[in-house]
Amino acid sequence: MFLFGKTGQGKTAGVEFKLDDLVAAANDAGLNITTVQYNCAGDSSSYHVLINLVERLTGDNLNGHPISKITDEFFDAVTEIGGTVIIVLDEIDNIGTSDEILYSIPRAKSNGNIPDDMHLSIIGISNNFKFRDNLSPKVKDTLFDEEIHFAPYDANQLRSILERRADQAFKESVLEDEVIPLCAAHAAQDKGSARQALRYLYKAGELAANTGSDMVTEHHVRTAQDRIDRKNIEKGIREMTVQDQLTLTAVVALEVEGKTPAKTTELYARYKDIATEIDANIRTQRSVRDHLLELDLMGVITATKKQTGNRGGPHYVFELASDLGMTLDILSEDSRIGDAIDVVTANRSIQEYLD
Ligand SMILES: Nc1ncnc2c1ncn2[C@@H]1O[C@H](COP(=O)(O)OP(=O)(O)OP(=O)(O)O)[C@@H](O)[C@H]1O
Repeated sequence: MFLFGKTGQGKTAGVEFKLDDLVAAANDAGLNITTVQYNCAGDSSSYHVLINLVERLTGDNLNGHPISKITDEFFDAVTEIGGTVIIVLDEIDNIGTSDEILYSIPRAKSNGNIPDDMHLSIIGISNNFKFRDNLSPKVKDTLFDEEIHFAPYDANQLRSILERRADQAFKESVLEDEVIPLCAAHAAQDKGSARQALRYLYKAGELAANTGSDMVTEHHVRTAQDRIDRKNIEKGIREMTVQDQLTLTAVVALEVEGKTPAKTTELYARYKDIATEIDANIRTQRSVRDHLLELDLMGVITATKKQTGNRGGPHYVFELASDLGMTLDILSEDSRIGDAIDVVTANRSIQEYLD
């Protein structure tokens, strides 16, 4: 099974919750079931994942051995456990195109690597949609029996998540009535991420505590949101390639002029103007479209799929997801992009957009 969805949408939490249920039901039914949850964040290939899984299961570190030996050891360890074994590989996209593990595990029984009377299955979790597209055809064939997409949480769902968490985290009656709805609404408008909503609430509580306030107020939430949003955008933009930044600048330009949501062709035209203006390399429209989809994944812009009439099939329209003033301000910190921003804003002060 494969779970896809943007960050903070409960993929990991959902799998843990459902596996606990499954294990309890299996125990009631007298079935032997074992789950192994592993996060691939630090692994860049199937090889590394397998080494770490073997170490987790047997205590032996086989680093340096050939992959065939490590794979054998892995299947031996799984066979030792017996029954039904479910391996959860979180953030599996880190292995990139080194995806053999996603083929060898589901095929273990038909390839005779594990006994017939046991079951071995895999749950992959990823927030990178491109990863799926780039998997080798034999992996796609083997793995995608079941694919679940996690949609962003809406404000009501986030509110309910926050209320349950706040009951545990805060003393009674220290939250003003508006605090949770505000955190939920703001996170829903942005990425629909539970992690983000929880961060707002946590930060608001921290600000209240640090300033000696008895209550967490709307003001604390707004300050928390501003600080967290700014930090997120700053981090995102700093980590972007110049081409990503230029693509974002094109979105910002059309946003300033009130011309968003905009199609790829419209954004590409503007991108070319901006790249020419600051003497940067000009990429193809297809590459810019990839950058746009990447920016959507980062949550800085929003891509919406539209169905067009008889010609051309579906296409995307894009608009800025992050705060316009804040984005302009941060983009301007880079001197080269800053020059482009001056053109975009026709040299008007960014302060105007910040208000
Ligand atoms: N339905 C929910 N109820 C309670 N808490 C939730 C729920 N969904 C998510 N959370 C909380 O939100 C945070 C993020 O959730 P989780 O790690 O499961 O997201 P994810 O989709 O796996 O994200 P990522 O792709 O970034 O790993 C966690 O603290 C989790 O406990």
